[in-house]
Amino acid sequence: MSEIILEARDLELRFGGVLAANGASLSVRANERIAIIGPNGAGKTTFINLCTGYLKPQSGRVIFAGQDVTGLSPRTITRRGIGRSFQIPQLFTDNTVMENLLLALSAREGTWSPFLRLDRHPKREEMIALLDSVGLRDTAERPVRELPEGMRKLIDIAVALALDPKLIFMDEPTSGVSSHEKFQVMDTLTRALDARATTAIFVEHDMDVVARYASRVAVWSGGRIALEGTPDEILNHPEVRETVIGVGV
Ligand SMILES: Nc1ncnc2c1ncn2[C@@H]1O[C@H](COP(=O)(O)OP(=O)(O)OP(=O)(O)O)[C@@H](O)[C@H]1O
Repeated sequence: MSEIILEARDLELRFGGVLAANGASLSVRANERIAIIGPNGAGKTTFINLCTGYLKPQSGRVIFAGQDVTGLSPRTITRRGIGRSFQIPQLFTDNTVMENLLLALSAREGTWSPFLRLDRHPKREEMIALLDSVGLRDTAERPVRELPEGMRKLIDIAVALALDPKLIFMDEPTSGVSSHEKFQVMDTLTRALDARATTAIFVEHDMDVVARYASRVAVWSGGRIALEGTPDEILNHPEVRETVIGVGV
């Protein structure tokens, strides 16, 4: 069995009267594909924010690759090897796709300056190959604002992959992707993750996507995992079918 790459232990975070993380714990092995599912407000995004440094837990620990990364800044955590994409893509919409990738790289490497010549950046070819691997080669020179929502989500993921993470959190990678394109997008994405041996944890509301692409499913409820298991076990669980998927038993 592969080693544990991420361990979240008993994370707690309260917003006023709301316990958005209420003893949230999860162990992740290298190369797993974990889907996080659960109703709105269950604390799925909060969990991602706690593991990636966007929020600091009031108690609990996050251990990544054997090191305690609890409460470190998002930038430091990114450098340690945890990437993320967002529910709403965080891109510079007036810049081209290539510029977004190169700006992210330069920021990570600490090489950004107002005089940076993105058109002569030494990593352009590498970024073209990355875009190719997620099926977006043709978008390289297009401004992000011209692209549809589904494509922006993929670009946001490509930006995270450009920083070469060992593990990536993806918040709803297929929302905004049309239903007839979602499998194609996920196939491409999975191939890119496999090729880089990137472990992935993704929040997903589409159960067809969960069934097809997750190796394990964690059901979130009230700020913690209520249930976990294989897609088959979870998607056929009577309580999950009723409360999360919304189909009676
Ligand atoms: N910055 C914040 N300030 C106050 N309350 C917050 C904040 N962020 C989240 N919450 C609350 O914490 C709880 C968990 O929110 P979170 O966004 O993590 O849920 P979620 O499972 O990701 O929901 P969704 O599926 O709708 O994205 C909710 O009750 C939410 O209103």
